[in-house]
Parts: sequence; structure tokens; C-alpha cells
Amino acid sequence: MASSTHPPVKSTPLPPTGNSFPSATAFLDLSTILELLYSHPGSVDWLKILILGWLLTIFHRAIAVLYDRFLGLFRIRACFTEDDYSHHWVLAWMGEQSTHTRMRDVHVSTKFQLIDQSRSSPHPVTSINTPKRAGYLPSPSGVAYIWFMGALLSVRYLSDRSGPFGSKERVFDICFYSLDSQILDKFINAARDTFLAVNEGTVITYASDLHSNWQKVGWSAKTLGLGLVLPAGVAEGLVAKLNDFLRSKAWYNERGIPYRMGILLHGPPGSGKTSLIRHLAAILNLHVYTIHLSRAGLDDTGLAALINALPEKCLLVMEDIDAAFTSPLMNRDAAVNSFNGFGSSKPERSPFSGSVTLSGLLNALDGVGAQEGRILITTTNKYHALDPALVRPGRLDVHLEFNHASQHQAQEFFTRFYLPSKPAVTDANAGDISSVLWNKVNQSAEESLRDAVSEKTSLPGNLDTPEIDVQRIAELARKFGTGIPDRKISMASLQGYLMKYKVNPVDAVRDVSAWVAEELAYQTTMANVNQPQMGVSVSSPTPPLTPANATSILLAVPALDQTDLMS
Ligand SMILES: Nc1ncnc2c1ncn2[C@@H]1O[C@H](COP(=O)(O)OP(=O)(O)OP(=O)(O)O)[C@@H](O)[C@H]1O
Repeated sequence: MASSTHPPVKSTPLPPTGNSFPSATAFLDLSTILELLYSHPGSVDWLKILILGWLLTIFHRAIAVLYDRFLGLFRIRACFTEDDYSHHWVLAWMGEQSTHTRMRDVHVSTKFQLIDQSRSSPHPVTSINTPKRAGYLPSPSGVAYIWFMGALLSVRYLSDRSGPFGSKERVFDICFYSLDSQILDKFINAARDTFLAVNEGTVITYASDLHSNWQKVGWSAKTLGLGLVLPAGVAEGLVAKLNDFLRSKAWYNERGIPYRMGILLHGPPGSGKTSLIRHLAAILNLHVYTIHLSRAGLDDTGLAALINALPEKCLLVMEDIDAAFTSPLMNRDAAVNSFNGFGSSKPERSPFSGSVTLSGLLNALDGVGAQEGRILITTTNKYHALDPALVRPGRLDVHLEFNHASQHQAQEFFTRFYLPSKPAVTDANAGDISSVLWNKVNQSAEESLRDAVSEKTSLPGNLDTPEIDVQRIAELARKFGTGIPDRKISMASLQGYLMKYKVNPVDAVRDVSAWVAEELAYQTTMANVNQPQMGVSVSSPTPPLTPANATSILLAVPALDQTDLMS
């Protein structure tokens, strides 16, 4: 019987499958590697260093996270960017701190405004005539450490390259180290209070930057228009109306009337429109926001953004509004005519002008985002070129016409011009004649003089003028007034003339007739130069306002008598 024993089966290893665990070979490889490593003592050291480094990194990260969590218990970080009002508050606050900190790495700035130095410092470093002073800010690479209400502040002043075209935006990056969770609120309130204190007695002017943000561009001491000479009741009437407006928010809201006011000042150059705006800002305690509609780069969107970002109560000023749009007219009819072939095929636009359109302006002024409580003041030298849609009540409610100087204005201007400067009131001179006069500036110059004459007979000189006899000034002023033809010469020209006789009123009166003749001859020459040439067609602007319409608008100022206006 044949043996049934099979030859021994030769075992062959199975081929590795795709989803199997690491094969024995892999372990073998790893163990081989380890064996290899152990067989070389130097490589073991390297391995230990590697593991140690890895552990250290983990440890370092853990510490950083814990440290951050720990700091988070009492650290608050806040950024104040340049496009926000709070930036101005912090700047004012820093201005007050900079002299008390020991910064070593500083950025010197004259952006700081003069606070009433005599109030805070025994040794004022600036005078009232120098409204800027140098202060210190941390340099971009530096940090200032300042104590505030028991908290330590680290302040950085950085240039953030976040603006379009790589433009820089200034940022205050402040860390507050304190257990007081309200410290940020307290700081913001303190910064705002400092800002208000610093700006007390000043009018701040803001203008738009290239990115349609409001930037503080200047400030001036609040001077009531001592030199401003308008027909009786005009400035007072306007102030009364605006004061009433500022108090009437609830009244407007109850009736669903948009709480806004628009004023149009129109008249020839140099008649006092801008001066009246300054006077209103000072009296009403409002800051001025100016928009130049023809500024390069300003378009409808930017304009809307600017108007939407206005604070609640402010003066929004748009000067020379007629020059903002297509040159030379903005009257809609004129623009249509020019498109219809009566003029050039396209409205002309300077390559440097902005691209604000009339409809863009109208939308921005009364769109949903338009700020409540703002007072818009526009000025123009070309009243009849303005589009009726712009000047209608609801947009520009009050129209005030300015004109060249009347004889009465010339007389009054002369009197005020030669009044003495405000004297410093001391115990010694309290109640003397010049301070008496100064306190009466709200009266007319003539009334002030009359009162002064009844009290004393001479005024201390203005600058280098010898002592001036008050009665003599009144007499000279009358003569000067009669020497000026009614409504022919601008107030600005009068001022220019008197500036030549700053300390010599007698000569000013003596030479006035010759100067007037020269001035009128110059005006005639200029009028001839500007006359249209024969054969050149000029489209005459269609007057958008009928006399009746204009009258009713003018009468919107209740306290003003129309006969008082300067027309
Ligand atoms: N009614 C006025 N009373 C006193 N000063 C005046 C008056 N009008 C003009 N002036 C003087 O003339 C100068 C120019 O005045 P202002 O800028 O107010 O004129 P304006 O009407 O705004 O001129 P423009 O239309 O050219 O802007 C100022 O320095 C101001 O002192």
C-alpha cells in the first residue's frame, strides 16, 4: 500500500493587503532603525535634544496661553482710530499728560490745542495769541506708560497702513491694566471731558479728508464778530431763529418734520458771509464742518458718508455752492440747454474738480441717513444760478442777501476799527473807559461811543495811535461814512483801505474821496474786461426764483425786517 503521506507544504508568506495593520516588516524596520540609533551613541543624544525641544515648545505655548488668560483678568485693550471722534478726545487727553510722563522715545506734535494755560500752570508757556503748543506722543516704536485712576496704561501711537492706496491711519492702541472693569468707560469720559475743556472758548473746524472722514483742521478762539457790521437786527434775528431751532427738536419730531435747517447767504464777494458764519459758530457754540463740493475725489457716495457722519448739532458749511457743479451754471435749465446743443455738448468739468452731482447733493441733504439737528449754511455769489430744487424751503429755508457797504455801515465800521484793543482787566484799571467800551460791544459802536463820551472823554490809543478823543472819532466816522457812496464798495475793500491807515484815522478821512474815485474807476475797468465780446453767445441763466417766491422765503426769518436786509 502506497504511503499517503504528503510532502511537507512549504509555507510562503501572504502578500500584504492594502488595509492591513503595519506589517511586521514595518515594525521590524522601526526596530531596526532604533537598533541602528542605539548602536550609535551620538544619534541617541540628538534624539533626546529633539524631544526636549518639542516638550519645551509645548511648555512655552502653554505658559503663553496661561499668561494671556491671566492678563485677561485685568487687562483691557482698546484702539482709537483716526476716523473716529474718540481719537480727538484721546489726543486732547494725551496733550494734557505728555508733560507729566517720562517718555524717552517721542513724537513731537503741535496738534495739541492750548488749554487755558493760566488755569493749570503757574508758568504759562504759551500766550493766548499762540493757540498751538508742542506736546509729546509716543513714537511709532515707543510706548508711554501713564497712570490713570489707579490703572497703568501702556499707550502706543501707531501708523496703521489700512487706508486705500496704502495711506496711513493713526491709531492709539491702549492697554489698561486694572481690576476695575469700568476703567475703559472712565477713561473715555475723562478724555471727552478733557477735549471739551481744551476746546472751551474755541470753534473747531473740521474738513473731509480723501477718504471722506472728518478731520480736525483747525480751531480759532471764539471771537464774537466785534468787527462784523451788518444792518440792525440781521445777525440778532438769525441767532434768535437758530437758537429757537436748536431747542425745538421735540416740536419737529412730534409733527414729523425733518429736524434740519438750511440757510443761504448770497451776495457779492467780501460782504461778510463768511464772517457771519464765524460769528454764528461762536455765539451758538457749534463746531464747523466744511465741505468743498468741488474737492478732487469727492463723489456722491463720499458726500453722503460725510453728511451721515455729522454729529447731532453742528454747522455744516458749503461755501461757493454755485462753483461746485458743472461750470459755470448749476441751474438745471441751463444745464439742460447746454446738453440740447445751446451750449457745449457736455458740461465742462475741470480734471481736478470733484464729481458730486446735484441729485447726489440733494439726496445726501435729505436722505434717510442725513443727520438730525444740523444747520446747513451755504454761500454763493450767483444766487440766480442756483437750481430751484436746491434752494426750496425745506432745504434752504432762510435766504439772506448781502450787499456792498451802506454809508451807515461804513461809519460804524470806521468807529469799530479805531476802538482800542481789549485791555487786560486789573484791579488798577477795572472800570476804566476801555473795559467799559469792551463790555458794550454788543451794542452798536455808535451807542458805545455815546456812552463812553458821557463817562470820560478820551480812550487809550490803539497800537501806536496817540490818545484818541472819542468825540473826534465819532466826528471822523460820520465824515468817513458820507465819503463812501452807498452800496458801491465792499466791506472787504473798506477794511483794506483802513488797514493802510491803521493808526491814523484823520488821514483815512482826508484821503477817502481820492480812494473812492480810484476804486470806482477800477470797478468800471473790470466790468468792461468781463463784458461778453460781440458775436459770442452767452446763455442767460433762467432766474429760478420768482420775486414772490424769494420774498416768502426771506420772510421765513421771523425776527428780521426785510427792510433791514442788506439789499
Ligand atoms: N459786514 C462786514 N462787517 C465787517 N467786516 C466785514 C464785513 N464784510 C466783510 N468784512 C471783512 O472783509 C473780509 C472778507 O469778508 P468775508 O470773507 O466774510 O466775505 P464773504 O462775503 O464771505 O466773501 P466771499 O464771497 O469772497 O467768500 C473779512 O476780513 C471781514 O473782516
